Amino acid sequence: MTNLKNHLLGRGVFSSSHYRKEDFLVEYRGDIITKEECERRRRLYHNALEVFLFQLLFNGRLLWVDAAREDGSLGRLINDNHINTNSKMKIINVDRKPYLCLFATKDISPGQEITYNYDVSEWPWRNKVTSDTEIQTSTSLSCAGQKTGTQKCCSSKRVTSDTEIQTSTSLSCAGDNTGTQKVTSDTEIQTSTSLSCAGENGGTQKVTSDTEIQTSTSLSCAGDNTGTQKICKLYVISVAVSSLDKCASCSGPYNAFKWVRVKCKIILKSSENYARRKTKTMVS
Ligand SMILES: C[S@@+](CC[C@H](N)C(=O)[O-])C[C@H]1O[C@@H](n2cnc3c(N)ncnc32)[C@H](O)[C@@H]1O
Repeated sequence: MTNLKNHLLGRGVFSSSHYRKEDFLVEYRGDIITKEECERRRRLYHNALEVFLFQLLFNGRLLWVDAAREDGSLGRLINDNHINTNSKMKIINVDRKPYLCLFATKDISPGQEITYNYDVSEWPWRNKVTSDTEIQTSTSLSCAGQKTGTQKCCSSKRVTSDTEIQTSTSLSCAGDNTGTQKVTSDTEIQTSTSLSCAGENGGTQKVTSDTEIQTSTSLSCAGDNTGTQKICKLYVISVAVSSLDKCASCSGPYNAFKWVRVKCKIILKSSENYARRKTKTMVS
């Protein structure tokens, strides 16, 4: 097993089993928010969190999936690769609600890092020289970065088209599990989805809002706190041990965001500041 240690990449998600091309890998899970709410959060967020605001066009409407919260899900930890990627994000329509799901674009072997193209071409790290990249080998299947010791991701999908899954969909994913979720929005989206998830079980989650998005989610998760260790299909390699909240010069809410051994100043100046206002855009 290879543990890629890169001072700039931070954590990354790796496969621990075989995936075939077009297999469902993981959901990019977060709050579905409107433009107004997105702007509000941008003002509140530390710059380093803005990269988690994933923009998508769904039924002619601009929405964002905000995965800034450290919720134990894996989708939010998948790194960008615009040259040689092995997966692709798609918008899956379940009961008129968008889900960002990652599918393999080629066969993936155990130990390979899962990456996809963030799409916007100007991400700062794409111009960076990788001289400080460090490669280490490791034999452990580390699930670091997860709140729970248990992690299980089963892969199954029923896709009727590239961007659509009709009702009665079973998505196996890594992510948290929220019950009722409130977001700022002027529409109501209802979902009845069966998600098999790895990660924490969030119960009810509320965000400042004037409308409600209801998610009736059937949970089949291994994200408990039993400490039971299971082999993960996807797992996280974490080289990020320092946290921004340890940096005296940082301010703002950052959700115990973990970073590599990169000083946040470097991140802010050379990377995240540059990435500000840049969001990944998906069109359904
Ligand atoms: C959605 S997060 C991915 C998970 C992140 N590596 C972590 O540890 O939390 C995106 C952040 O990861 C880093 N990142 C993602 N892809 C990268 C790449 N190809 N090169 C360098 N950094 C990358 C950037 O700092 C970016 O802001």
